[in-house]
Amino acid sequence: DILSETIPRKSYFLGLDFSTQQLKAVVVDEKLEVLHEAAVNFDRNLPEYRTSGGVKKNGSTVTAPTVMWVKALDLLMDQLKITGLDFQDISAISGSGQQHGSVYWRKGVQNLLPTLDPTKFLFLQLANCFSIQDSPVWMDSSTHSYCETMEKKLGGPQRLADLTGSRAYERFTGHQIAKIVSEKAELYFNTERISLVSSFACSVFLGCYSPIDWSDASGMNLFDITLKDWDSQCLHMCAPDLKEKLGEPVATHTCLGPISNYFVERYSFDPSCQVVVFTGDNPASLAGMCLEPGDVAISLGTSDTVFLWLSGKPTPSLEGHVFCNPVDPEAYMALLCFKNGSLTRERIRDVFAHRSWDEFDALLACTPPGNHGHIGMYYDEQEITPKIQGTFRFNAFDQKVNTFEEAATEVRALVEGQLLAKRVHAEQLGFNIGESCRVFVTGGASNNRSILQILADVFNADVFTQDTANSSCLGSAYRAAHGLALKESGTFIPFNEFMANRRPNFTLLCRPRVEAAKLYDSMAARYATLESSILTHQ
Ligand SMILES: O=C(CO)[C@@H](O)[C@H](O)CF
Repeated sequence: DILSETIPRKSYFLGLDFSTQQLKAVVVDEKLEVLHEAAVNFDRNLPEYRTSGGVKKNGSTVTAPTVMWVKALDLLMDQLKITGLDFQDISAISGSGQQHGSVYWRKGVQNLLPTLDPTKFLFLQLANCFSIQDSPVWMDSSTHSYCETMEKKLGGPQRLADLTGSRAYERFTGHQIAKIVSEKAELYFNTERISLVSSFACSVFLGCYSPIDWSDASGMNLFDITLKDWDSQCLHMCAPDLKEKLGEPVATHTCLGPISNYFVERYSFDPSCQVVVFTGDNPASLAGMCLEPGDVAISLGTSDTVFLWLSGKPTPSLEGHVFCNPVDPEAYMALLCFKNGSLTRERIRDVFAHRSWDEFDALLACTPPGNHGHIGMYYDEQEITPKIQGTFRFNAFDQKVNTFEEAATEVRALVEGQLLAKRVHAEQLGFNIGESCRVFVTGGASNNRSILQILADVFNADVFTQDTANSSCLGSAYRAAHGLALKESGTFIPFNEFMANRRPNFTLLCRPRVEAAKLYDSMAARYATLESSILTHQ
């Protein structure tokens, strides 16, 4: 009728995030602004699985019940229904999953996925579809021997890092699969398909096995990030016939096809609603923050995480991770985790600033950039980047000292040391601090202006903040919209162009002080030398 012809069809996008502690969803409208949100917390809403923080720990083995994630999806879809959302209005969906985790589909499920009964819950139909009931997740560290084997066979950790973007890490999927083959071989041979958490979730929406995307594949120690394909030597080292169980990897902006009939019948999705391949939570977060070439995103929390957009050829190192970029198939991204974050900042505040942030800030304000040449490294816990533990202090002549005379020197040495480490390791991964560098900061410490001023000085860049609470979910919704636009236009529209007038707002907080920039260039070089001297003398 005339009315339906005049009202433009709504075109919403659904983004999901299967993260460690919860399953989240966000629905955005044509302007990519949030309309609805929903979340299912695994511990609270699914107590029958008795998880803690969404996982089950047994020593160094950490897993999550695969079917719990399926049941969470049943609950989440009901929550979205209650918001009054008309699923008919959703034009495309995409999602993300905690990285490195893996799902093992048992033989025969291939024929069941496309024919799920829309009158029944997903979890009732998928409960016995997994050959391994408990999925290994990223907190697992039980595979050290498999890591050593792969590094040795490949010719050392740097060789593996150059090939797959990371040296061997216990949580990476290849080693988890190798452990299953060696400890539960019969279950491996009853496995028809192996998914990551992201491609598992995508398979449910697609109604058939989803491929693994290049970005999340970069977190497996199995994928050649230059050739964009599985590395047969790494595959062969972990398990027999692994390539056919993983399927062919696809670019992360790929639109895979229409949503499965199960969702059309049960929730009245439009049969033409497209599914854009899901990816890892950190790549999705990079998309949600709309990072661009030259940008750095730093989350200052219990541990500090640095996201980098890497243009050109990356130089993977023995620290951090290089992944294929989720929104630009030619580019890369990097992730650096610094375990000693806010707890160390709080310890120094307690000991040298009488537990007061105001006094902490005042001590920073009365010390100059460069701290008269004093450098400190404070690794209370065994640090990840790099693997060092302990406190190290140096005077202006690079001589080790046991203490600094002034409390103010100690406080500034902590803040400058933590921020110099981030700059040094970012540059080692191939990041260039240039004119266009912008730093986006989130997390608790991003409210502390005096720390942010030093961050701006160390990176010689403007520091911004933006709301990234839902960045993985939002990034998934943005990628759904972008993937659909690519499919409909038939050409590649760069994500940043696509997001130009739609991206979330960000606020300028600090600008670098010109006199500080040169000083930190030389200080970063000193820091790198001192840190590697500690590493070699360990
Ligand atoms: O292991 C990680 C990245 O390498 C974590 O950030 C997980 O992705 C969290 F789910």
